[in-house]
Amino acid sequence: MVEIKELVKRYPSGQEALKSVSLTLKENTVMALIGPSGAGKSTLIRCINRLVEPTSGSIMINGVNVCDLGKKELRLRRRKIGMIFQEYALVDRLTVMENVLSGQLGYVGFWPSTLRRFPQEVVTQAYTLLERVGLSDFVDNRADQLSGGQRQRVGIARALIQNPELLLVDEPTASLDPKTSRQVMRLIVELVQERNLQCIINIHDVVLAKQFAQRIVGLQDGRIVFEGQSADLDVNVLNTIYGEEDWNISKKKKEDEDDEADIFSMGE
Ligand SMILES: Nc1ncnc2c1ncn2[C@@H]1O[C@H](COP(=O)(O)OP(=O)(O)OP(=O)(O)O)[C@@H](O)[C@H]1O
Repeated sequence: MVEIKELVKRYPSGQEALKSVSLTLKENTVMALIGPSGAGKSTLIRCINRLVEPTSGSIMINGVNVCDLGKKELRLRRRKIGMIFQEYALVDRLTVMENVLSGQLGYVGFWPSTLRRFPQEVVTQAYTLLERVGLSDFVDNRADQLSGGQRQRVGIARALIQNPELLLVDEPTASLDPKTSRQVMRLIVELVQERNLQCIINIHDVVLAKQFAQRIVGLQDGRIVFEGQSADLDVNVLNTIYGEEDWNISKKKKEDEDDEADIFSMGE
C-alpha cells in the first residue's frame, strides 16, 4: 500500500508544485494522475522515488517512509519501484535483451560486459518477460531498430525485471499512435493484475485514463481537486480539473446539424 500524507514540494525557485497532497493506493490498482500542464503530476511521481526531494510530508510504501531513508536504504528501496518513462529511456546501441537486463543492475551491482555474466535465472526471467510483452522475436535487435510501441514494451520489461511492488509510469503513451497507446495501456493493466502491483500513471489522455485506470486523481495547481473511480470521471469533473470547456463539441453547431458523437462516453 502507498500512503502519501500532506506532501509538499517547493522548488528552490520558490515554486510550490505540491501543496499538501494526500492519497492512498492499494495493491492490484492502477491509479491515473491527470491534470493540466504544470499541475504537479511529474513532481508527485518523482517525489515517490525521491528523484525529486519532497519538502515535507510522508510517503509510506508498504510500511516504510521513503522520505526518512538514507542513501543506501533508498537505493535498496528503489529496487522495489519500477519506473517507466515517456521517452522509453533505452540505450539505443544496446540490444533489447541488454536493455531489459540493465533493469537488474541495481542487484548485480556493475555492468557485466556479456550476457554470460548475468546469473542464468536472470537471463531466463528476461526471456520470459520479453515473451510476455510480445518481443521474443526481437531479443537481439538493437533498441534503435524498434518502433515506439516496441520500445515502450522493452521499457515495461526492464521495469518488471526488478520485481517491483510499485510501478511509476510517466506519460507512457505520449509519442504513440492511438491503437499502440491502447495496447500499451492494456499490457500495463494486465501486468499490474498478474503481479498484484500498485501502479501510478501520469497521463494527459483522459479517455485512456478513464478506460484503463480504476482510480483517478485530478491535480490542479499542486492540489488534489478530484479523487474517485474512473466511472465518476464525467464532464463536470473535467471542468473541475481543467476549467470550463465544452468537451464534446469541436465546432459551433448549425441548427440543423446532427449532434456530434459524445467522445467522452467512449467505452462506457
Ligand atoms: N526543477 C524545477 N524547478 C522549478 N520549478 C519546477 C521544476 N520542475 C517543475 N517545476 C514547476 O512545478 C510545477 C509543476 O510541474 P510538473 O512538471 O510537476 O507539472 P506536470 O503536471 O507534470 O506538467 P506537464 O503535464 O506539463 O508535464 C510547474 O509550475 C513547473 O514549472
